[in-house]
Amino acid sequence: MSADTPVGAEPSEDPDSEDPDSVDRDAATPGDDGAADDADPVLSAEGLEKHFEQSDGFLDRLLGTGGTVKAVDGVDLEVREGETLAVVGESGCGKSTLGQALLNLHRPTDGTVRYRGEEITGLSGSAMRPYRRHLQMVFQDPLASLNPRKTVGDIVIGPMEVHDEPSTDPDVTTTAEVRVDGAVTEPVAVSVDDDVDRAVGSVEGVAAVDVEVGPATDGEGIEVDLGEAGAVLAATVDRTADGYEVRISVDASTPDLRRYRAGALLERVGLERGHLDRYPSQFSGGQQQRVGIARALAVEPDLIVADEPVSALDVSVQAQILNLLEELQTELGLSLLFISHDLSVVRQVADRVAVMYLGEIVETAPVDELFAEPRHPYTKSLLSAVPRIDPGDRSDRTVLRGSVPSPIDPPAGCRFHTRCPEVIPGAGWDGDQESFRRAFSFRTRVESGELEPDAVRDRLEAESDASATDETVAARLLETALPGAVDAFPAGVTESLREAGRLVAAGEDDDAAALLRETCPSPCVDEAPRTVETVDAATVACHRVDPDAPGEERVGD
Ligand SMILES: Nc1ncnc2c1ncn2[C@@H]1O[C@H](COP(=O)(O)OP(=O)(O)OP(=O)(O)O)[C@@H](O)[C@H]1O
Repeated sequence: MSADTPVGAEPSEDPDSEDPDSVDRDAATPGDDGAADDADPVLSAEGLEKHFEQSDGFLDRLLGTGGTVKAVDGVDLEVREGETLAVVGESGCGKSTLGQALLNLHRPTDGTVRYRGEEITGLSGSAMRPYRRHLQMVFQDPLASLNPRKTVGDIVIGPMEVHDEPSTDPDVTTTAEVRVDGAVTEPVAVSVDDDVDRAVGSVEGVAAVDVEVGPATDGEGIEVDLGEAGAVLAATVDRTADGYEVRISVDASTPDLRRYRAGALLERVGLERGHLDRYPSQFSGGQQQRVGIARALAVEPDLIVADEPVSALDVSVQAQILNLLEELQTELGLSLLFISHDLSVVRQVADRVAVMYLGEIVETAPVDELFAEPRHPYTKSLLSAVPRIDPGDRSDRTVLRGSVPSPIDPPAGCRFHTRCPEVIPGAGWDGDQESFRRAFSFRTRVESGELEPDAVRDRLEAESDASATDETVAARLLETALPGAVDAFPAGVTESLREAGRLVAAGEDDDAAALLRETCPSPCVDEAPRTVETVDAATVACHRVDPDAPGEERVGD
């Protein structure tokens, strides 16, 4: 995490704190061991898990709040060079936890995370520091993520101090565009004075490489105008046999150099140098988010995890921030992991999309592919809820029933089976898919214990002023909890559904659930789907897409 620890939006664990469980490898420069490879993704995860242990005291047991929250549960993912990978899913499905576990802001419970091929899983403060400068985060709530007691200048300079930016590697050289009498020369080599241990790599960001060289005056060399950067930098230019050599040195203290650079960053994100001395509360939401972005950029990262960066902003401001992120990405070659629940935004910014449900990735695909042909039923449901230009165009809208189940006790098999419109009928079902889905939906309601026979009984008795029998309670339960008419099923199924209703009315929920499991079995409950590759290196975890999965029906059947 950057030096300017976000207030309010910070993760619940401090990864920089001493922790006996964390891996405290020697601090190293990324790539030092030669393990990194250009072909490696910038960031990747394999089998990544982040589980939170909830307290299991008396009160938790009473309230049913104890247990292990499987927020991220076996995620494989890679973010490639220069791409925007969006992670989408409903609230609570684990997107933020995934983003933070990838950056070791939450220490993963299991699995591996790699930065350019080098394993960084669970690295603690000092060992993580060389990597953290490459991996930055922009948070959802800009104000909460900025320390209200610090000026914007301090907020942006903080990460530079922690990571000793600008770099002090004296060997770095670069080129600058030099103008002589208004004419641009070939790019010339730029180096630093031997006695100044500031690298020009840093100067590149500061001096904006627009080094203006005035005309040569006899015996006095060439003058260099560094523009505003002249306050902290000095330059000399020598003619050499090959052209010019520009030497830039820092003639002010490092804090000034950092302050100059922070000002340049503010300008880059659309603010003003003069804003350096203001406090976060003096900015609008969009401006605060620009500060958050400048802070992330301060250490020249390779990858930024942007966690819902525009969802707290007005719609008109959202587009400006999205455009800024896009520009910066192109200009700086950044990779972005963009977390969002908003598919309209995702469509605008993403190259690829990973769809997350209850701690797992259920589908990944290039953005156009995903929108044109979603394969996972969950993705289809999410997409069908995206607002259309033509409000009448609602023919394929799928409304998902219920909310995301608890990550403490996720459903067995495919986690989406309790809400899936395409849940697969097990062997022996002789109705059609739609009737199976209706019966299965009744099964999941009974299994979850959400039916309330006592409340139904009370209501019936209040309505008729007479005592209700199990039979009438069962009939009302079926009427309200089973979509469609109970007698529209094959005869045997109708009888089982009625019997299950009677059992629930009599308080025998377990027997009812067992009967329904027998009546409407599904491979989606029995087995977790494999993740299979489809076209265009897309992946889907759904029995319907897996040619080797059990069950009766497949996509395309
Ligand atoms: N520190 C924590 N301790 C316990 N449970 C947590 C903690 N952080 C997150 N969770 C739980 O983990 C699950 C995933 O949460 P997370 O915030 O990652 O989801 P999300 O998809 O980002 O949701 P949202 O879009 O609402 O932020 C949720 O059930 C959440 O309550």
